Amino acid sequence: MTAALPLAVSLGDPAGIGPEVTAKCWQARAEMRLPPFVAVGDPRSISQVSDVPLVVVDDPEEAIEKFEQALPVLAIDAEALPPPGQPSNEGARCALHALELAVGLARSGSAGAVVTGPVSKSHLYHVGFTHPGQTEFIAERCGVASGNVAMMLAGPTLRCVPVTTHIPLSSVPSALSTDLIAARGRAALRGLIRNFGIENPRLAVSGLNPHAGENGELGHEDEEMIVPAVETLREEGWQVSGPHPADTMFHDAARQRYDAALAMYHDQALIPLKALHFDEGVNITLGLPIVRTSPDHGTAFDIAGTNRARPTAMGEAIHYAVNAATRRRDLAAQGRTGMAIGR
Ligand SMILES: NC(=O)C1=CN([C@@H]2O[C@H](COP(=O)(O)OP(=O)(O)OC[C@H]3O[C@@H](n4cnc5c(N)ncnc54)[C@H](O)[C@@H]3O)[C@@H](O)[C@H]2O)C=CC1
Ligand SMILES: NCC(=O)COP(=O)(O)O
Repeated sequence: MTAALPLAVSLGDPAGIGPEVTAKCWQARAEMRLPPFVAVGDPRSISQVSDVPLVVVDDPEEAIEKFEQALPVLAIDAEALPPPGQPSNEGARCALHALELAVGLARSGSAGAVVTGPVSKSHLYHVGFTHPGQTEFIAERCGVASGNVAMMLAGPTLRCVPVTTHIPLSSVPSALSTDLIAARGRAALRGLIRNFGIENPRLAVSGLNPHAGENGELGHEDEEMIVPAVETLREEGWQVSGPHPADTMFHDAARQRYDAALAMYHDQALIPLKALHFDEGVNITLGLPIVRTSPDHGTAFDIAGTNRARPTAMGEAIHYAVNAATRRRDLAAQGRTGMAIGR
């Protein structure tokens, strides 16, 4: 990213809280120390929940000069704008168009990074979205196999990566494999170097079953799949521990022993993160050629339009995105990728 590039912030579902938290971030841009960004979505979805001044722009570059006066928007008009809190298929299509455009801007170098607002997965599925989530969609658009990216949820005292993401719990054991666990672990470790500047990252890997299988008495996946994945990563030279019983790896003292936790499924990773850091949690897609972040929360349809949405996680997502993009730019200027040789 060059310093002059704005970030692209897709508004997410127009009936959710994405428009409100984006507008609140713009309003608090000085105190939150936010860099220039351009909102991508239906400007009416902002106007129906906020009175911030808007300026429709045709190109992200215009956002830089106009950002101080008004919130710049690259406009995508929903066929029928849903009211706050009332999701619809039209709203989901608008969210998808905004996501597509924002990702395209980052891929083409017109935006420094993409920050995605929350979408409703079920509504996206209803309009033909075939990816489990935005993570896998963006990976595909960037030409990266979904197994080689990782969804990291990061807060001030915890970073977590689930190996499986948005699939039914009953499908988790069959979706896991030694190769997938090792691939996600690698993506997490590389991301810790590249995006966080941690030179020798430590990864703690969870078990799947209670007590990490209790020596095979409570399930076999821990010994048969997770232990070999940990060994593979260690043989590659990474600092990896586990499998750890998931219930004892997130308390204060345990969290001092690693830089990121690799969990086997969505809730195993996201429950501790959101319990500790709901208001500042950031979702980061590791392994992409572009920087993509998102607030950790969802569409919050229950409070949309009531002015109760807290913008802090969106603010953190914007901060994280600009910091990661700047770090990548600096590494590139030094002819480095941020990845250790051979890894
Ligand atoms: N990055 C994304 O696109 C994400 C999308 N989702 C989607 O969001 C939808 C709703 O998911 P839920 O599980 O209900 O989670 P949610 O995060 O939308 O809401 C959970 C609770 O937290 C509150 N909340 C969330 N964000 C808040 C904020 N910034 N300020 C104040 N209160 C806030 C809500 O009002 C609700 O009571 C689902 O359809 C899911 O697919 C969920 C997580 C991330
Ligand atoms: N629970 C996290 C989440 O839903 C974010 O998923 P994604 O849409 O960013 O892949």
